[in-house]
Amino acid sequence: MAIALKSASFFQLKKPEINFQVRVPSRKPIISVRRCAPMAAISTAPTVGLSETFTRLKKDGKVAFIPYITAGDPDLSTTVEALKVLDSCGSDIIELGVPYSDPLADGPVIQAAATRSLAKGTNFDSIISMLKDVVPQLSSPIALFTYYNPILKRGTERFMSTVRDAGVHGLVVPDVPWEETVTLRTEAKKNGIELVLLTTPTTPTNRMKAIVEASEGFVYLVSSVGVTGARASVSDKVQSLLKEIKEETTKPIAVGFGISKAEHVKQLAGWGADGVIVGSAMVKLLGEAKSPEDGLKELENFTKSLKSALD
Ligand SMILES: O=P(O)(O)OC[C@@H](O)[C@@H](O)c1c[nH]c2ccccc12
Repeated sequence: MAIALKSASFFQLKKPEINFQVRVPSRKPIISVRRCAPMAAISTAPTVGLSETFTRLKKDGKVAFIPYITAGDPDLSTTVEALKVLDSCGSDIIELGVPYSDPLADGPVIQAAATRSLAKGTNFDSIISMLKDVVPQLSSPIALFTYYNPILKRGTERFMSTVRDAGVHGLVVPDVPWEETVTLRTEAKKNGIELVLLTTPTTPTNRMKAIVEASEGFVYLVSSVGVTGARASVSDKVQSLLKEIKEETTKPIAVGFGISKAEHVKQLAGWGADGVIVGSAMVKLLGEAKSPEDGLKELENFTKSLKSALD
């Protein structure tokens, strides 16, 4: 069975590994790239959270565009610029991944991104300090994406208060065992963090109902079996899964895994998805470009093309 499905049905955890170096990555100045829209000065209106974002979009009959990138790939100063590009090019929520040494649910693209980022010395503390700088300049809320071990390593309470203080609104933890989501949810709620839970094509109906009931911000529907990675097409099964979940909840449902083309995005919007999540295709552009500037330019163009497919 695919890891992603195991993680969504909460497979056993490995022991936390101490694998973060302390080195602060060099902050090479990035030439600011031309962005989709003039960057507003530091936004005065407070950024709203995940569920409020979906409520606003729903009022306008819009579908949320949710990109994922790995923090620190190719380096943290490029991540700052990438967040600004994604934000100004119309992202509604941004998923930011904490690189981890054992990304069980990730395919080769995101695994390679995590390896590059960790090799550059990215760690949780440097990501948090980066977020404290950049979040006030963004209008889209950040959903931090992490495996469970970094949370265990820090202690749930300390982890949650740290991400709250960094201005993070949401949290996605794909491999948290179902039995431990209660503690995570309690601490998340205490800190005003929306804990997003995942359901998959093979999650048993009763478990899906419990996940949907407990998920905050939105429900993450994993579109297909297997690990993350761009696919040629989106499985038709997603249409019936969306229908089935919508019979259980009015919470927004965002679909991820494999989405990498404008037609995927259009198809999901047509099937009633409230949001689309695009990760590997974004990560590939950034991490495999000839230079950070080239990667940011490609990210901008790709984001604009997918976003326009939702308009
Ligand atoms: O990379 P894809 O196929 O576009 O899927 C989104 C995914 O990257 C992002 O949501 C994510 C990154 N790592 C994960 C691990 C499990 C579930 C989801 C994820």
